Amino acid sequence: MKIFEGIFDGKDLKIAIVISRFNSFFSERLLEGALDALKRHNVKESNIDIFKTPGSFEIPFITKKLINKNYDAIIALGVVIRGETYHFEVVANEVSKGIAHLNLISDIPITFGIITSETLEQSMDRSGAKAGNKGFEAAMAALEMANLNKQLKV
Ligand SMILES: Nc1c(NC[C@H](O)[C@H](O)[C@H](O)CO)[nH]c(=O)[nH]c1=O
Ligand SMILES: CC(=O)[C@@H](O)COP(=O)(O)O
Repeated sequence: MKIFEGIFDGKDLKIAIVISRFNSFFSERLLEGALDALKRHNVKESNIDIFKTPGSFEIPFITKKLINKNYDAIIALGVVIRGETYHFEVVANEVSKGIAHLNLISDIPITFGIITSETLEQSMDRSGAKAGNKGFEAAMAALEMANLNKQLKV
């Protein structure tokens, strides 16, 4: 029996982060979490590129442009918070669908660090206050998936 698993060493990895400025009070916390995870696992600062979009809706477009640019993984970060209208569903669903679709056609993994929350408090909790940091989690998943993906390439 052989088990394939990705390790969490980022020494030789090149990583792109695509992050939305909307709700930046929270999304910047996700970025801090992601950078913390990457740096703690030996990703060189010079091997991290950060791309900022206006909102989460625009994340798939920029991500699409990056999938053939020599990155080992892409991390998508954003914060969608329910307002008064159906807009929340549209933005949350489209960014999720967009990233899921790109994952299936891409040769590198794209991880999902998008908070989709009902309230400000839920976003606060998930960007480092109480219930972890989705940016940190998405960065850890990117390290694991990038290394697992490399095993499949040999
Ligand atoms: N309401 C949120 C948005 N809305 C903006 C859209 O993502 C988009 O930028 C706009 O419709 C222009 O195309 N974005 C978030 O990331 N989070 C939200 O809660
Ligand atoms: C998810 C969003 O776009 C949100 O800010 C929209 O708020 P609203 O539905 O009140 O326009």
